[in-house]
Amino acid sequence: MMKKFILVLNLGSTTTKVALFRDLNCHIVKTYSHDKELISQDISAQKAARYDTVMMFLSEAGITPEDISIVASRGGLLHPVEGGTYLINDDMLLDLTSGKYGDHASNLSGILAAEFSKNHGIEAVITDPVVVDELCNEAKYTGLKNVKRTSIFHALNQKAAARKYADSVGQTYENLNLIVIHMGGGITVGAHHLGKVIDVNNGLNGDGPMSPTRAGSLPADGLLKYMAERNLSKNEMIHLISKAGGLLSHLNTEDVRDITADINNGNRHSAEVLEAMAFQIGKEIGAKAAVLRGQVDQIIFTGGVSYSNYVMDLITPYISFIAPVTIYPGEFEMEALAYGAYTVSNDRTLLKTYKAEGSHD
Ligand SMILES: Nc1ncnc2c1ncn2[C@@H]1O[C@H](COP(=O)(O)OP(=O)(O)O)[C@@H](O)[C@H]1O
Ligand SMILES: CCCC(=O)OP(=O)(O)O
Repeated sequence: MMKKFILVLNLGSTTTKVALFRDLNCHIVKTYSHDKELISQDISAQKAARYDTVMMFLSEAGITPEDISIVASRGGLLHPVEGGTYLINDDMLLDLTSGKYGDHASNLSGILAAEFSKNHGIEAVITDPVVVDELCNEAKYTGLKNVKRTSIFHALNQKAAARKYADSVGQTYENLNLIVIHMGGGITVGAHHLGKVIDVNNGLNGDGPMSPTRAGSLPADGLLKYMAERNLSKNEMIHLISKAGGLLSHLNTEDVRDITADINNGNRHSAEVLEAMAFQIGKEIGAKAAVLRGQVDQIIFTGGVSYSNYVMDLITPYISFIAPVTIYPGEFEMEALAYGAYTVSNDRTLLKTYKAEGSHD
């Protein structure tokens, strides 16, 4: 039994989730939802406010850094890696901070963990970052020779939800074909074939359904015209697609709870936008069923938006013919992160080392 706590940091695009675990038992967990002024800024501009949130959590819990043995953090945009638990080292911190592979709140998770680690001399790790890549070869192709599809998705929670389902039916994850949909600030739909995510929409770069904050797939000509007419830079376009798109673009809020309240008050436009999002999610699930050649054991929904019966009722008619549906609202990321840190604390051989692209042993 570890005497000290595992501090778990999980920064999503709209929330900061912080927890303290003793071994695998959750002692306390809190979710802080941030306002849209904060979350629409670049991650470097969010760093101080989100670090203060973590320190406030610890102070309210009556915990000092001396009570913590390891920091377990959600991993961010790095080069593609296999699943597992990685030490946050200088190579990783540099790639997260430079934004070389993109800018997302999960980068800030690792950056804050590294900051805490440096300030207090405590080891920090990440588990199953958003860049876990198990795509089959065909899924990497686009119709332009030098443009490749990449795997950026809610790897941690999709796999945790898939394993939870497998356990619940007395099966192993590696024996099942599943479609897992994480509906958070971003929405990703993964085709899990015998324990590997062989196809998934990239949750950040304009691929798949629109989501609370993402534009999703866009017609290339419309996109280029929009950019040219407004004289927008590449970075402004990336911001629009990955942080200010989807529900936020249409309805000026990313909060599905507020949107459904508006709908209940008779707002037809809000209803139409949610109906369109559900249509796109259904279509993406159909595409993943084709990737799995129709052999789908279960469709599993997870993430914050799957708390919404309103949204689930809109999606279900598009997909119920494919396979039975299980809904695990919210996420299991905190448990999965604590598990990763706990495992490497007890068996150092399982701790993986991240190396920057082009670096050698
Ligand atoms: N109880 C709820 N009912 C409906 N929507 C919810 C609920 N809780 C969270 N959401 C929505 O889920 C989204 C955030 O999902 P979450 O998985 O918590 O976020 P993140 O991607 O930041 O980790 C937001 O659009 C939020 O409005
Ligand atoms: C970058 C893929 C994961 C993702 O979209 O996370 P959020 O839903 O937290 O933004």
